Amino acid sequence: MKSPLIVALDYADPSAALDLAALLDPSQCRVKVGKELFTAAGPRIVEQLQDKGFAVFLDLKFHDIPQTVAKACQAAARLGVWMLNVHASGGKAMLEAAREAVDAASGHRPLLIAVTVLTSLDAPALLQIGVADPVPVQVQKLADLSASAGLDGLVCSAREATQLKAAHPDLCLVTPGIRPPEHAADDQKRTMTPAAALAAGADYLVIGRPITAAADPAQALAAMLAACAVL
Ligand SMILES: O=c1ccn([C@@H]2O[C@H](COP(=O)(O)O)[C@@H](O)[C@H]2O)c(=O)[nH]1
Repeated sequence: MKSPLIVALDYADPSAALDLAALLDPSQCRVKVGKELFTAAGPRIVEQLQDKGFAVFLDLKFHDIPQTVAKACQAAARLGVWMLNVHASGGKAMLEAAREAVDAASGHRPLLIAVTVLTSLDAPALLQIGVADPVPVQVQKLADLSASAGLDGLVCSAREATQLKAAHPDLCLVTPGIRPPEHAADDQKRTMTPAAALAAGADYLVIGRPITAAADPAQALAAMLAACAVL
């Protein structure tokens, strides 16, 4: 599939997620199941979306001791998802344990990516949690750590895409915080438009509210694809 779009199905009600998915074409986007939907609906929603032909990014951002994360990654890999993720700030041993667990999973091998710095965080917010480095520096440190543990890609803001592509050209860059020019930032701090994100080096754009909260989600997706000029 050429499309770089991943639609975030952030719903507490599985039927709402399936209703939105019914408006989407699996050949034009992938879908993301995050903490809200997975906690409400469990693995069944992943199966239902896959049965409809969607590649699923399971965005549970595991962050725990290595053994626990490894077992969680193994369970996620068994669901047959296209991609899953962990927090890079869990440390190198945790990242390596996740890598080994996914590699050891039988059959399908999902992409394993690591979250660097959440797109909802800016420099003052980082300082509140004890990180004095500028955002791009902290993102780079966590990206380097993830690369050294053999991960397949990174979650970052598109604002860091150019620097990360230059440093790690083989890693895929998955960028939330995507906003069309006319759309509010909401709780996102490091945003970029779809076209600018791709131009900066992002491989995949994660888009939630600009599509799910649109009056016409299918039309909003079509507008995003047109903005990306991928069809
Ligand atoms: O750094 C991150 C990591 C994950 N997300 C997730 O992406 C979507 C974004 O939704 P919008 O409605 O487009 O803001 C959401 O599911 C987050 O959990 C992120 O935003 N930033």
